[in-house]
Amino acid sequence: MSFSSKSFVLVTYFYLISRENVNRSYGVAARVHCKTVVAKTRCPDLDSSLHLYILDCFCISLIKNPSLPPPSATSGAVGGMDGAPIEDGFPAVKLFNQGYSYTYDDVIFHPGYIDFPADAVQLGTKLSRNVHLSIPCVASPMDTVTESAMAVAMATVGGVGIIHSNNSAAEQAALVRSAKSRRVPFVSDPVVKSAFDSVDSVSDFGSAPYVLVTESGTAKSKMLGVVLRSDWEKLSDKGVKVCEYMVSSPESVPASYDFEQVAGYLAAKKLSFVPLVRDDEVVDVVTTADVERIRGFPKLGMPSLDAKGEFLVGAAIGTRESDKERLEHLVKAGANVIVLDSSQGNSIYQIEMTKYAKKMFPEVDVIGGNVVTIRQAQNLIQAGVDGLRVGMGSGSICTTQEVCAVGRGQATAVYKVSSIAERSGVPVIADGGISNSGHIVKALTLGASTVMMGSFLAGSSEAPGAYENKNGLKIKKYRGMGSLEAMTKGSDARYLGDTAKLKIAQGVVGAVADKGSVLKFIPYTMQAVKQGFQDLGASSLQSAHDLLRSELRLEVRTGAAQVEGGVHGLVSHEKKYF
Ligand SMILES: NC(=O)C1=CN([C@@H]2O[C@H](COP(=O)(O)OP(=O)(O)OC[C@H]3O[C@@H](n4cnc5c(N)ncnc54)[C@H](O)[C@@H]3O)[C@@H](O)[C@H]2O)C=CC1
Ligand SMILES: O=c1[nH]c(=O)c2[nH+]cn([C@@H]3O[C@H](COP(=O)(O)O)[C@@H](O)[C@H]3O)c2[nH]1
Ligand SMILES: [K+]
Repeated sequence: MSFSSKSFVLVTYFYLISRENVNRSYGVAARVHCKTVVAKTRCPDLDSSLHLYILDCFCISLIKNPSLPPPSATSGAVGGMDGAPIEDGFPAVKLFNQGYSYTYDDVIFHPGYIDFPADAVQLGTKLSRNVHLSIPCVASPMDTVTESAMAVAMATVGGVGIIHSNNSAAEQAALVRSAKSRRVPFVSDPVVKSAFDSVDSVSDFGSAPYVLVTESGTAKSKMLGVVLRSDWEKLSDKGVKVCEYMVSSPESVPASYDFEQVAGYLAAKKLSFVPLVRDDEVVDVVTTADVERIRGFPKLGMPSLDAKGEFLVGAAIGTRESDKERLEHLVKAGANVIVLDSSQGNSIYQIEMTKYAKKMFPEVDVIGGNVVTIRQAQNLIQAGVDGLRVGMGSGSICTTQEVCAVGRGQATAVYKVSSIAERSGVPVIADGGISNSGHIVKALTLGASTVMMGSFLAGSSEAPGAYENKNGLKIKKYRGMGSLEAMTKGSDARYLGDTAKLKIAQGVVGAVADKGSVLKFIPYTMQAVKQGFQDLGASSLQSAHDLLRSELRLEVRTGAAQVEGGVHGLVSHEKKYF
C-alpha cells in the first residue's frame, strides 16, 4: 500500500487531533468528517484528492467554529509514517492499574497546549460540598501547625486552617473563637498586665514593644493603658507598679475594623500602634510595622469568609463518645467545617460519628478520613461525609507504613479515591507528602480539590511554638500527632483504648527550617501552581480534572529520571524560588 505525501499530511493531522477530542467536543460536523477520514485512510487506493477535500471541509468547520479546541499536544497517540498510531505516554487509568503504589515523585505529566497566561489560571475550589475556597490549601490539624494564627493566615490568603484537637474541648473552642474574632490578617498575642503589676525584665514584653494594661490583667477586661518599652527602659527602679508610668487609655478601635480601616486610622492619627477592642476585651494590637509588613507581601486574593463575613475556620475531632461534646463546643464557637481526624477512617466509629454530626448539625460540613482506597471511600460517602481526606503514611512525620504495614503511595491514593468521590460530588483533600509546588500540581491534577499540609507550613511564623537556633539555623519543632510526645500531651485516649498500657508511636518528633510568613510564601507557591497548570493546558482545577480523564498523559519516572529532574552535577547551589 502506498500513500501520497498529501494523504500523509492528512493522516498525521487527524491523529494530532485525536479521536477522543473529536468525540468529546468537536461537534457532529467535525465528527462526520473525521469518521470519513478514517474510512478513507483505511482504503489507501482511493483518490488522495478526496482525502484533501475532506480535510479542507474539516478545516473550514474549525474556522467557522472558533470554540473548537486546537489540536492537543497531550494526545496519547500521533500518526506514524505508516499511519499507525504511536503511543506516547499513559492515560492515568492505565498507569494506575499496574499494581504499583506510586507517589508524587514517581509520576510526571506530559505538558499540554498553552493558550492562556498563567495569571488566568483559576485556583478556586471546594474544601467540601458546601465550603468554597479561593485557593486549594488547607493547614493540617496538628498541634505544631494549626492554632488561631495559622487559621487566620490561611483564611486571609483564601485557604483554610483546621484547628487541632490535642487539647481540651474548651481550649480548642477558644482557638476557634479567637480566629473567628479577627479581621486583620494575623494574631499578635499581646502581653497583658494589671495596673498593680510591675514589668520586671525585658522578656516581660515578649516580642512586642509594649505591654497592655487592663483592669484584671487579662485580655478579657477593660483597657486601662499601655506601658511602652522605651518608657520602661528609662526607669531607674524597675519594680514600680505600671499604673505609675503607663500611658493611660490609649486610643483603641473596634475589633470589627478590617486591615485597611485600621491602617487608615493609624495613619490619620499618626499612631505607632492601636489596640483592637471588642466588648471591653482586647482582641489584638496592630502596629505601623505590621501594616508595612503586610503591605510588602504579594497582593492577597479573596479571603475565605463565612456568611457572616468572619474568617472560615475548621476544627478536628475524634470518634470517641467524648468527641460528641467537643463537636457541640466547636459548632457553638463558630467552626464552619468539622474534620473527623483518624489515620484509618473506614471504621464503625467514624461512620457512626458522621451520622451523628450530620443529624445534630446538618448545616456544618463533615470531612471524613483518612482513606486511601475506593472501598474505604465508598463506606464514608455512604455514611454522608461532605469531603474526604486522603493519605495514609505519606506524611513527612508518619511512620504508619513502617509500623502497621498499611497505607498507599500518595499519587495512587489520590487518583483512586478521587475517581470514586467525583461520582458523588464529594471533594477530596490530598493530605500529606507535599514538599513543593510540583507536588501540589500533581495532587490537584490527579483529582484532589485541595491539599492539606503539615511540614510545608510548620516552619512559618504563624505555626505554634517559638523558633530555636540549631547550628546557626532557625528552626521550629514539628511533630506527628501519633508521636509519643504528642500522645502524651493530649491524644492519649486515642491510642489502643483508654486504659492501654502499651503505647506504639506512629509518628516522630522533628524540626523544620524557618520559612517566614504564610502570607508571603503561600501566594508565591500559588503562582508556581498556576504556572504548572498553564504548562498542562489547564486553566482551572475543573479543567485539570477533565484533562485527567481525557487527554492527559503521564509516565513513571525511573530513579535516574528523578535525579535528572532535580538539580544535579553542580558543586554547590542555592535553591531560591522567590
Ligand atoms: N494520615 C496518616 O497517615 C496518619 C495520621 N495520624 C494522625 O495521628 C492522630 C491519631 O490518629 P489515629 O491513631 O488513627 O486516631 P483514632 O482516634 O482514629 O484511632 C486511635 C484508636 O482508637 C480507636 N477508636 C477510635 N474511636 C473509637 C471508639 N469510639 N471506640 C473504641 N475505639 C475507638 C481506633 O480504632 C484506634 O485503634 C490523628 O491526628 C491522625 O491524623 C496518625 C497515623 C497516620
Ligand atoms: O503516620 C502518621 N503519624 C503521625 O503521627 C501523624 N501526624 C500527622 N500525620 C499525617 O501527616 C499529615 C502531614 O504530613 P506532611 O508533614 O507531609 O504535610 C497530617 O495531615 C496527617 O494526615 C501523621 N501520620
Ligand atoms: K512517611
